[in-house]
Amino acid sequence: MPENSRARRYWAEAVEPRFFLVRRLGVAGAGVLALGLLTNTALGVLPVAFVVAAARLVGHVPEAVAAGTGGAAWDALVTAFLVASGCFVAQQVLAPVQTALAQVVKHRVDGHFYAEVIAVVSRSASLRPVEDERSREHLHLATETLLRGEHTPGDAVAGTLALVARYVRLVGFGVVIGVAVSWWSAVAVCAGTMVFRYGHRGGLRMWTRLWPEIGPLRRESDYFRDVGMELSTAKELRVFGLTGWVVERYRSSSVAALLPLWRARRVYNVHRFVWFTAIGLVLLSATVALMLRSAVTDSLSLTALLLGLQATVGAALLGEFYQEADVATQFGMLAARALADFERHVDEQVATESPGGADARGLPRREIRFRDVSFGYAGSDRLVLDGLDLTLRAGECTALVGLNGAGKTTLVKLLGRLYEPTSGAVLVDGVDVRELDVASWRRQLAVVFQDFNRYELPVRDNIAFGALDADDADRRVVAAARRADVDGVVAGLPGGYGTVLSRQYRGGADLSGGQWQRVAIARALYAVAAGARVLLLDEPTSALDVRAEAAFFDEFAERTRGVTTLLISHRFSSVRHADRIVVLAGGRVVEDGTHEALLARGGRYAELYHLQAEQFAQDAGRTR
Ligand SMILES: Nc1ncnc2c1ncn2[C@@H]1O[C@H](COP(=O)(O)OP(=O)(O)OP(=O)(O)O)[C@@H](O)[C@H]1O
Repeated sequence: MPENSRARRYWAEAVEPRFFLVRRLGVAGAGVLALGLLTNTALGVLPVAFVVAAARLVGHVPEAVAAGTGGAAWDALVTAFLVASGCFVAQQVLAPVQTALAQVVKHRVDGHFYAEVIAVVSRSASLRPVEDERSREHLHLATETLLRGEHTPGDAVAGTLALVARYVRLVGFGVVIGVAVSWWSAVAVCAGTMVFRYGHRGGLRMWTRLWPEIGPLRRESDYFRDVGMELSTAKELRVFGLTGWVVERYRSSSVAALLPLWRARRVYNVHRFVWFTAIGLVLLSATVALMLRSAVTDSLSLTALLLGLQATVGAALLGEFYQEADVATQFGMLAARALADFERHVDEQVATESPGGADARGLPRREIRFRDVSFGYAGSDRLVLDGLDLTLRAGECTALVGLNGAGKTTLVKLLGRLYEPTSGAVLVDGVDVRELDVASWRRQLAVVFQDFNRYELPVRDNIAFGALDADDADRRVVAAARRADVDGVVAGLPGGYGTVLSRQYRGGADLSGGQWQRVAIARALYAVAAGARVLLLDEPTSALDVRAEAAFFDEFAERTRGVTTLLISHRFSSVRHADRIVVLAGGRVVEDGTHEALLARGGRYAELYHLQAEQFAQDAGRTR
């Protein structure tokens, strides 16, 4: 990388990302790439050959007319005509081939780029590297053209290929001028063209410097666009009458994002264009003037002058903006840089993650212990957990209660190694969880998150995702569905376990919130049946009706026998099924014991329990 800061910036903006695109050419496949290079080279050579043939055609006219048909001059005229026509027709034929190949390149490269992004997003064990604001910025920049489907990295790679046609043509015109007129003229014309080109292309590069700067505004406008269009938000927008407001917010945030671009366009495009065009024009005009003078002084033939002038015009036109390449390559480079920045940012943090490596199979045998664990989220000074000490005994069910925001879900995330404690440690049978192989440890976990995933896939997959590599999956899926009491629901679906859980697909079906929650429970129970030893349930029955919840907890002990279970719930009727209850407040355990012991103690648990019980009693009294 160059030392000088301007050069360094140019390198980072225009050279490095171009290498990135060139390296991705291989993704298109050797056959497509070879065909693309051939087509684009031909599309570069043909217009030059056409100019040469056309000039020869004109040059032969006086001689052929004088000699009449059948002579050598006439034959030369006919040959030149045929060559010119052939070049013209070949260009017409090859142009659609170029477009079709560009489409293939685009799809292959975009698919590859998506896979690269997903690979980087999933690279870190912890969520921290991918959820901070810088990551979100980079990720948005790397993927927004892909999501829009235009000027994508794939378009950029296809555009890079298309540049071959343009530059081969420029070199071709240069050679024609060099041979027909002089090599100095050739250099001057090519230089003039490149000055034009630098004026156009460089303006675009500078203009897109603003892109990262206006990133937050564009993210905001994208957000309002999605909120306005998504089915999942449609209900509330209608009921609360928010549609107009969302449209207005979309409009104002889009305009706010565009304003700096419009202003910059004047500076970068108009001013640069005027200056560089002026310089280019001076160079080209001087060269043309010299050609004309040579023709007048008889040192240049008519054919040579014609060739020189046509090639000069052809070259000058190559100083323009390339529709098929420039915008796409610019945005492709922007995406490439963003991906590289994102990758660097993630890797910096991955380097600080403990690599682990110990096999977690069969753990925990004794206990999971949170030893003096403190934790705060990035970007916040507040410690969510503050010196927490808690031991979950293996094979027991521990319930965790606490007010909203007490840190219960955070504790589950630390257990899953989705974050690492700021200080202290999570120990599994005395081994720091960071020393365990993360995949191996996660295979010991089965979880129902509060915001569990709803995969728009068949019921079977939605359940079997609990343990991807488990054998006898079909039988286990049915057994898990039965244990989660969702088998009846599945039986009523048009395609049974093969039904896609989304009405956006043919034959698909939507489930209610509670039915979905039972699918998520089935997924976790499937994982347990496949060997997971720790069951983490974060509000697993919040959407179930009273009867379904009661049924779930009636068999809870049987369902979780031998499994180390952590149950988070605000419902004390559920919590009392646990072997032990822990109350979390202020980032620590403030009470710990059985339901009866905690009630007898008369502390915070008892207070919350009685409050809820009173509420139920009052409600029951009112409805009696
Ligand atoms: N990804 C995150 N980034 C920053 N702060 C977060 C994040 N997730 C949670 N928090 C904050 O951490 C605190 C604890 O959140 P947590 O979800 O663990 O609470 P909880 O006890 O599970 O609450 P609830 O009972 O409402 O589910 C909250 O103040 C929340 O705003």
